[in-house]
Amino acid sequence: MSAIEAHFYGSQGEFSLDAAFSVPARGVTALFGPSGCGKTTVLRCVAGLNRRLEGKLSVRGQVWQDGKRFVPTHKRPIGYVFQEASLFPHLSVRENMLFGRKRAAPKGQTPRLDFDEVANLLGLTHLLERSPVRLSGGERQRVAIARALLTDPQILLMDEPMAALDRISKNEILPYLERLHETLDIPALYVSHDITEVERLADRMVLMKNGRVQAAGPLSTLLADPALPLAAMPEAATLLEGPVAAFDAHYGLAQVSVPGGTLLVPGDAALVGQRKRVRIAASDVAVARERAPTGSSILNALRAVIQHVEPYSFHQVNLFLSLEGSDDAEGAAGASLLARITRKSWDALDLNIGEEVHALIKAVALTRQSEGLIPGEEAEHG
Ligand SMILES: Nc1ncnc2c1ncn2[C@@H]1O[C@H](COP(=O)(O)OP(=O)(O)OP(=O)(O)O)[C@@H](O)[C@H]1O
Repeated sequence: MSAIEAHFYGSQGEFSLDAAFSVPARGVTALFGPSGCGKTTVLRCVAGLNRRLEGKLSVRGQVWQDGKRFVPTHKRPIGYVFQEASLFPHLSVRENMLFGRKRAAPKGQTPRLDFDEVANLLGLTHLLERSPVRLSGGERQRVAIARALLTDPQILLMDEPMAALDRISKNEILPYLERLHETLDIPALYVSHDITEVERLADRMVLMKNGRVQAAGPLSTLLADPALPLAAMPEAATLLEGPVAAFDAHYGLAQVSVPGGTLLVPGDAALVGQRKRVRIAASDVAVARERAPTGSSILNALRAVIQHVEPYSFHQVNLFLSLEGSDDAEGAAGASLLARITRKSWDALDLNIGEEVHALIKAVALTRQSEGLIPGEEAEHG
């Protein structure tokens, strides 16, 4: 079975862990939750780095740990990326990357990933002969990721790989991580406590609290679940996905078919025919009884039904909306959208649960996803 099935339990000092989850062995699964909830502990257990905790772990049907068996870390086909890259200062970038290669495919077998392809994917081609001492924090972390990938892992384990980076370096590295996700077929477990990072990168989430798993499943479902704390975060957002039907070159806007209608999203011609995921912050969504009023600058209006309303603060409420059917069956199932509006507007609109509304979204609010152009590639996308 192509899944990662895990259950770890036991105590370390004051902390007690009892975390079980099963997620498909593909795409990016975020381990998310507040500081100290046990995310790193779970990741270390998956890597076989914590023998004090008991448990069971199987990856794609292979047992790595159970009551009888414990595959040691060096025999687990994993790539581990830590918060801070530990590169060998006396070796060049190329030699650091090749260091990981030694653990790759047995002699005679071709490793799945090609050195040049990995260097190119992570934008390292021009840095290969440089000493890691002369790299920026973001570049060092890209080398660490490349080194982990070149071990040909069955699973990539990333423990807040951007935690030590400032906001600018984070924005620089995110597009590379997005590109890895799009290009490579290696499942990743990604520890983070930054929800915006998770919203950009992850497909699924394992949400943790006090050493337990509070919920696990598709990210878009968890983000819009009123029973979970995610919608109550200041940066709350939901995700919509659908095929790009057309591109308006004059205005640089891609037309994405999503449940409830069409979104115009800043993009490029190369997106046509591909699926695009759009992150929509709750605070960028307004609701109206009628479609976008004439004389308004709003480009995007999706048909929606109010499912639930929840106070967010004294001044604001969160509306949980379900989006009406779309032709795109895959994206249609249970698509939800979160809108954050003032309590004053909610009262003035006099809306009820079950009523139809139009969710209005400014197209410029949707730029963040496509801001991530990899440096030097602007011209190709132009
Ligand atoms: N070696 C250890 N011995 C005893 N307790 C530990 C040890 N390592 C971690 N802990 C405790 O286990 C708990 C979970 O730690 P963990 O690092 O897994 O949390 P986390 O969710 O990754 O947090 P953060 O986001 O802050 O990194 C914490 O209460 C921590 O203090």
